[in-house]
Amino acid sequence: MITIVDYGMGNLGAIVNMLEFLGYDAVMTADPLEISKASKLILPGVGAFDRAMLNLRRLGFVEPLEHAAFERKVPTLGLCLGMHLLGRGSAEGNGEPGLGWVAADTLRIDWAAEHGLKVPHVGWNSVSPVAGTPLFAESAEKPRFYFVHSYYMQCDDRGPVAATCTYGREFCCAVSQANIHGVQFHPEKSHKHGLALLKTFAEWN
Ligand SMILES: NC(=O)CC[C@H](N)C(=O)O
Repeated sequence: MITIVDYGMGNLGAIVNMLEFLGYDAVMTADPLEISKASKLILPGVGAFDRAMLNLRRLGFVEPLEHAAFERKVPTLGLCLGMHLLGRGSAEGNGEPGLGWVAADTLRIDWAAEHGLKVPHVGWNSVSPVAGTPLFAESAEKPRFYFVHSYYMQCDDRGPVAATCTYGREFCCAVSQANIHGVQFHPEKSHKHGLALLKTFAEWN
């Protein structure tokens, strides 16, 4: 069973539909006990960083998430804003701390204009997985995913970086750190490559 954390922000229905299309059981929950007992967790996210973190804290989800992720070492996948929440904090917010699980800060895309590009980065783009990262199934072609974001996760070092994307310049678009993973793009909007990534995650033991 894959447990999708419902803190009021994210494409939860689309994620459940995609997982069920793949033949996996998925449940949305706003129950802290269900979160702490989960066997796999997805932290979705659409919207603003501070609101998301304030919701997680107000709902009492932080401790159950940490119990599942660090005591029970449950495979955990943050999606877009959900990945940002894994870091220390975000320039998008007013200083609300993130979960602090990954040594990274979320910064605004500030280089687009010099490349004649707009922010947010919206649309399909190819992704370059780091060799050996478990998130992406081996594939001859570069996987392509759908992005909608104005901020990106800047890791302190390349250790957690699991994939990069180029939008005027290269940026981190996925992180992997033990059982903790995050992707900047939206698998639930990314058709066959999104299906492949969620299948890889769902198959993890
Ligand atoms: N799709 C989103 O919610 C984007 C996450 C974050 N607000 C960003 O702009 O990067």
